[in-house]
Amino acid sequence: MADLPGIVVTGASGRMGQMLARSIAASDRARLVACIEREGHPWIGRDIGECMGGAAMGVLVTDDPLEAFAKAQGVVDFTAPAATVGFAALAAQARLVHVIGTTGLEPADLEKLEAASRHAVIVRAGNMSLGVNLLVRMTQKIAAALDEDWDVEVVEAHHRMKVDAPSGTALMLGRAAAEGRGISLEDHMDSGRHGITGARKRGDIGFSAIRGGDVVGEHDVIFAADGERVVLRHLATDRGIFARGALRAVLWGQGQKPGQYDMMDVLGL
Ligand SMILES: NC(=O)c1ccc[n+]([C@@H]2O[C@H](COP(=O)([O-])OP(=O)(O)OC[C@H]3O[C@@H](n4cnc5c(N)ncnc54)[C@H](O)[C@@H]3O)[C@@H](O)[C@H]2O)c1
Ligand SMILES: O=C(O)C1=N[C@H](C(=O)O)CCC1
Repeated sequence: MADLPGIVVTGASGRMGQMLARSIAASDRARLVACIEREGHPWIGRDIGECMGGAAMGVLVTDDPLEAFAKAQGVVDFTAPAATVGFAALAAQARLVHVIGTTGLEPADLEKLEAASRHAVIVRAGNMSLGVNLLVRMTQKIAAALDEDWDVEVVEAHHRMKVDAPSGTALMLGRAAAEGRGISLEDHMDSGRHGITGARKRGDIGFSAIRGGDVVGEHDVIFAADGERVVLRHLATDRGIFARGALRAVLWGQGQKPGQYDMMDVLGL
């Protein structure tokens, strides 16, 4: 048991944090060694299992990443951009594998992750599920086969508490379509239409976001031409799919060379 990689979960009280803590504690391939929450959080100092309303797991929630990282080989981080950038610097110092599920990262955040990845392994993906990563590959292939007579639209739906848009997954899918077409997403992205927008610009990749209720995550990639449409769809109904991918990623990262990786690397897609 002590030989299994020790894993820290950040943002442990969150929707994903709780799912991750349960999944890692139940795994026979990893050990849950610490849980982190932000300073002042009511769960600090308490057992994570009891905080989640179950039996004690013998793992305390702390607000001290240095103390937590000292006993670990990996950290799984689904929090918020500012928190993730801070954890990346500390994980790199401790040479931990840092699996990042956090979305909404800005270019300045990505530069800091790049710096951290010179010293340690980072695996980052806007969606860690097998199904979405397959959809990314399919989107890339279909976009490569179709010309600009086919308009590409990415439509996503998430729960009412989601703070970023377009979703990390939608951006992965849009980027895959752009790569398939050999264009840059940044130059062809059309997001958040409103008012007199004018006709759709040929070659643009459109994004629409729905927010409501408890939707775990739904994504459509629509290829629309005159007289026909191809629609690729992924429906997430259980956050366990993201936790499974994250656990696979943190195990895969053990022993890899420092650098930035994604779920395509982990899944071999
Ligand atoms: N990549 C994927 O597969 C995937 C899947 C689901 C969610 N996500 C992303 O994961 C992130 C979290 O999603 P969620 O629904 O769990 O959100 P959430 O708001 O339920 O949880 C986030 C948690 O992070 C904690 N946190 C924030 N700052 C912190 C800090 N400085 N130190 C410690 N903890 C801190 C918060 O207190 C909260 O408990 C979002 O960016 C979301 O888009 C990614
Ligand atoms: O619940 C969320 O937030 C999700 N975020 C990821 C995204 O932004 O795509 C993955 C799906 C769930």
